[in-house]
Amino acid sequence: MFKFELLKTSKDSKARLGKITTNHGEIETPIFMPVGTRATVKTMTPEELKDIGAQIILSNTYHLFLRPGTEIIEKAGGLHKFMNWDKPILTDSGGFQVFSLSDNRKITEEGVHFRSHIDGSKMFISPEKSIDIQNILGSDIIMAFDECAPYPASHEYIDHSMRRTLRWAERCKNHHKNVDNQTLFGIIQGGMYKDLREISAKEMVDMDFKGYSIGGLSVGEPIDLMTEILDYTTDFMPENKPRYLMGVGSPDYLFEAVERGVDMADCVLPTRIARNGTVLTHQGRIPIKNAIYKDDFSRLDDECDCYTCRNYSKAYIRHLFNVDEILGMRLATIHNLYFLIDMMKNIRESIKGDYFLEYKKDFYKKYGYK
Ligand SMILES: CNc1nc2cc3c(cc2[nH]1)N=C(N)NC3
Ligand SMILES: [Zn+2]
Repeated sequence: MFKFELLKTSKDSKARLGKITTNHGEIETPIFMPVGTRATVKTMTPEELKDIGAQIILSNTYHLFLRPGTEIIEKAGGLHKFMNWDKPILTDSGGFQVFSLSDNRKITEEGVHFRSHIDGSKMFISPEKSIDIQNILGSDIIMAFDECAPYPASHEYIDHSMRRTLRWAERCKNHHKNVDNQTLFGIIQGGMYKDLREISAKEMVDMDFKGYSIGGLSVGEPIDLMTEILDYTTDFMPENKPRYLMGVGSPDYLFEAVERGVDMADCVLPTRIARNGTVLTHQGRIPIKNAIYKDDFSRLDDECDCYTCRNYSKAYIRHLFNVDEILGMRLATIHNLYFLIDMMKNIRESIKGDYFLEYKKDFYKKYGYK
């Protein structure tokens, strides 16, 4: 089953409160979704994810298709059982990964021929194949197979690519049979061109998907351009369906996205930078490996109540990174994910209490954003 309830829209912005109901549980929106590309949110156990408040996680069709392969996951009884996660899962369709990970790929109307980035073997994914793989994975929300055009790209290239993605979306919708247990989202493309974003959004909305994502933003463009295109695009998206901005992740991008009516976002940022020793705090990012922390016995962030901050000091975590101990990456990951998940909880409360823009202003000031 799948239901989206729009609970409240702010008076002074497009920020809104919602609730998604799936077979594996409810999701309060706006929500940040941790990324678990290869059936694991790196370094975290499912129990630890629940402990920090994760309501839904992502996984990826392209990666799981390559390793361990759909046969193994099918034998396991699906991805939830395989990874021991009983809450909602959203799987990306492989579109982005094929274009960002594999080389000498060939895009045809039928689908994409590419070489595995693991062993170079010849592979092929079509819209139908992507739906079939996601069906075997058994995720609650599945994504249409799309082309992720490069940035920057000409209006002509984006126009051609966006229209093929529309034809692929139609094929995904026609091929998707497991509608009671899996919900298919369309992906709005169009690059940085408002006219193409409008065409993509209107055509996608006509296909009547249960939810829509916006792809192809936060790809290196200036934040002002991202927010301009996003603001323009969300106006063409139905109010009664979830809006998912793909690949967005830093605190400011999340605030800007919520302000423009986005309900869901995902990004590898918090987990990736954690493994590299960059920690998110209310005073901005800190490089915990830096020697200045070697005898600093305070917690990572005075305002954070996560497991890491309740039990360990900056000095200890810096030591762990300094001697390459795996626990360092784990503790930093727990903290960074908790930081963003807790920030989204505070954002939801601020929308409920009609002070979202004030909360954003206070957060930006402390964090050091302009
Ligand atoms: C900037 N990061 C990012 N942008 C994305 C854009 C897309 C995506 C995943 C992303 N991750 N998955 C798709 N299937 N299409 C669009
Ligand atoms: Zn913390």
